Amino acid sequence: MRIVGLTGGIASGKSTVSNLFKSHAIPVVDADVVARNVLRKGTGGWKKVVAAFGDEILQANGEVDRAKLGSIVFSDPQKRQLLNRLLAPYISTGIFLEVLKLWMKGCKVIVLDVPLLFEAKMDKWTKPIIVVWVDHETQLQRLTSRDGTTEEEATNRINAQMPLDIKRSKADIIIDNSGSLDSLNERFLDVLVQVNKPLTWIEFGRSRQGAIIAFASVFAGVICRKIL
Ligand SMILES: CC(C)(COP(=O)(O)OP(=O)(O)OC[C@H]1O[C@@H](n2cnc3c(N)ncnc32)[C@H](O)[C@@H]1O)[C@@H](O)C(=O)NCCC(=O)NCCS
Ligand SMILES: Nc1ncnc2c1ncn2[C@@H]1O[C@H](COP(=O)(O)OP(=O)(O)OP(=O)(O)O)[C@@H](O)[C@H]1O
Repeated sequence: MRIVGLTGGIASGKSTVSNLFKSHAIPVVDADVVARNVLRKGTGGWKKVVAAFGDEILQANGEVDRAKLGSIVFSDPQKRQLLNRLLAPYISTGIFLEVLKLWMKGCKVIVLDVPLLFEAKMDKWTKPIIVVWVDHETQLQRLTSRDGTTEEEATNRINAQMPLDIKRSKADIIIDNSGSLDSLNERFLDVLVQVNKPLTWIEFGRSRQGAIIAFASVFAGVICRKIL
């Protein structure tokens, strides 16, 4: 199985690229969705976070007020690190289970869309690593217009992540998304060719089909030794 890492900065266009992969029948595990699920009311992650941050981060229905928690953690690095530490084990388990489901389905190529791929050191599990890059001005403008936030809030969020230029230097494949959606679509088609290259032997060995063949070979070997 080939596990492609997809990362970038906030609002650099990861979800837009993820949607392109999905539209070409490549399954995507979205870490933001996993992170949302592990913070649902009553889950282990929710209990830990409420114990650490108090009832004041809750809405009347008991769900976490994400905007409120966001405004706390994106303006205070220590509180953000605390939140990351509390949720990291739940998020990585959630991602692992999603990957396992796709492995059991026999998927050969999957994409992990993880905003904090490098920060959380999950890059060692993925190859190739795609970084969606944009210039700072475009990132700020897209973030403020998408989320309706002030420039200060948007800058806090951008600064909460590893600088995008450093992520870019760690990439196997760079998608520069500073231009139009048409140029993104065009660049994506090149990337799709690279992602869909035939699997290496190692990647094939990690796929469900590879595991079945390995198991069948060992089994046949044992039977042959018994017969001969
Ligand atoms: C603080 C929370 C409640 C704010 O929720 P909100 O709905 O406003 O934002 P959302 O979850 O949609 O995230 C939007 C983007 O913010 C960035 N982001 C989220 N969490 C973090 C973080 N801890 N550090 C840096 N950037 C982050 C990512 O680029 C993400 O794509 C939420 O982001 C959260 O629970 N974060 C901690 C979990 C986490 O690390 N998520 C990232 C998945 S790897
Ligand atoms: N090439 C483009 N031209 C114009 N707008 C774009 C382009 N690419 C993405 N956008 C817009 O920019 C915003 C951010 O894109 P997107 O949500 O895909 O980013 P993201 O990296 O997934 O963000 P997050 O880190 O918050 O999950 C969205 O409103 C999206 O529609």
